[in-house]
Amino acid sequence: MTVIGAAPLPRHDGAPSLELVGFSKRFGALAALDDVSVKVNAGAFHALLGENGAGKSTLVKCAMGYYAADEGQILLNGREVAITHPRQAHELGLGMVYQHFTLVPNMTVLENFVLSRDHLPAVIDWAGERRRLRDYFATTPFAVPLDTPVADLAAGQKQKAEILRQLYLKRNLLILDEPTSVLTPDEADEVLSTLKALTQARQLTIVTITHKFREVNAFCDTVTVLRRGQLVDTRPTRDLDNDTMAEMMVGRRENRVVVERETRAPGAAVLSIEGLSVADHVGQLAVEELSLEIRAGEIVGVAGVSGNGQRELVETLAGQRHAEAGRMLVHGEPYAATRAEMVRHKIACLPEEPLRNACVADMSVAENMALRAFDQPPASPDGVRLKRAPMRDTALRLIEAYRVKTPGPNAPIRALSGGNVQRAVLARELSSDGDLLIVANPCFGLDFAAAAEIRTRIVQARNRGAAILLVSEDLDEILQLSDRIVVMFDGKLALQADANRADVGAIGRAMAGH
Ligand SMILES: Nc1ncnc2c1ncn2[C@@H]1O[C@H](COP(=O)(O)OP(=O)(O)OP(=O)(O)O)[C@@H](O)[C@H]1O
Repeated sequence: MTVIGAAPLPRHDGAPSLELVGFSKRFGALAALDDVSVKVNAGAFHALLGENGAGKSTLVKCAMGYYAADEGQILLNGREVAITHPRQAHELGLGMVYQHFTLVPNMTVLENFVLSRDHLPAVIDWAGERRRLRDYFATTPFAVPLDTPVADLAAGQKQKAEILRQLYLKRNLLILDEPTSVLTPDEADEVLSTLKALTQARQLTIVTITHKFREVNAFCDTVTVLRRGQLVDTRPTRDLDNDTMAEMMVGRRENRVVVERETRAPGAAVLSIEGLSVADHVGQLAVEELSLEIRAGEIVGVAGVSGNGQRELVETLAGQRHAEAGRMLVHGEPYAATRAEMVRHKIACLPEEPLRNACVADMSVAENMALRAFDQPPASPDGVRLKRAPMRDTALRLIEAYRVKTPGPNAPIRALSGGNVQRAVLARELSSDGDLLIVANPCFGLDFAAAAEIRTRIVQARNRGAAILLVSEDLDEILQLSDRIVVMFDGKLALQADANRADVGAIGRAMAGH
């Protein structure tokens, strides 16, 4: 029997340098990486930028041993190392933090930390582990409650716990994949400034994948830009301004799409929500007696920190969850969010995490793009037989129009990068000329050019008279697009305002529950 009571706590050996030399990786015909070399200095806070599908995730997954590169050499502190499995990367001190949380929600922080070690003893001395972790947290820049189930932590605390776990596991080179996408700007700044201090103290080296220029300017000292699988350049941040970074990412093409909202009075109510109450996955009320009306030709933005009932609201409108009380009406008729009703009323929906909630991951891009209309012409002239050729033609048209980067219409949709899955689903949903559009975080994980494009399409849909419910954690997006703004806090509407007269301070306070 092994008891690890006396095991020493992890210790940091200082920030290493990392050099990736000549990395190439193909997926079938697609060169996801083509001879990419990047040098990350010891103690750097190094940003990796690029449009969706540029190869950022592929590069770091090769470095971490999740993917086998076709070619490429890794130097750690100037010495060549072999990393063919994540466990080898971990043993060398490399760790990864993702945009989506990886801690097990129904286990406590303590259980998550201890059980995530690569090597575990047969019997665990939990009391000793708790004591040592508590002492360890006394030395770390932030702490999280040890005995709380991760599911009960706020998003900012969860991300802190993810980072602390990496430090606890003795990782001294962290790769962050869009680490702040689920955090409020204040939470993001808190986490990033702490990490910055650790890099400056030479305890950590950080590579961060991000789409946020603000964070690059505030925290990163070096920037590497990838474009279509190739290295554009690595430069000090102080030598770059936003326009230069943008141009390095997308090349010299016109990339700013101007959003023009036509002045128009909203029409009749398309969606009416009356006294809606919805329970969450553990049966607690996540939406409480919520009433809201959305009229033709208006965008109603639902602002709020995630976890205040937005997800449950969207799931109910999309037919993925039942309401406990209240009712929904579309064009004045009771609406139960069945697929038939969605087709009849021309309702389009982009839920959160589209790969999970709006796609069949193993089906092809073309099949996924046809999911709404596979039993209607032209995909099925008689509603029974499926015709492949029209489905493929539609997919090719949408792939081109929405610039979805995919090896082809027949590739399984799960093989696409996150941003490209988002584009594929948006292409399907926005191309249907719907009367009602329900979108949740439509630009989550998209680069700025793609985000501008999608926002323009949402405004175009509004201009032609669609009613749009826009749920977003990005307050700038809400302010830019909405005609009316509501704030959701704790399942209720905490504030309703006309966008022209919106007081951003009041919105911020309502989001924080004040
Ligand atoms: N497992 C895979 N199988 C096939 N193609 C893949 C796979 N993983 C990535 N690709 C393709 O490789 C290219 C690069 O993808 P990658 O995920 O590295 O991009 P990214 O820069 O991280 O994009 P995003 O910002 O959207 O996350 C994309 O065109 C993607 O479709």
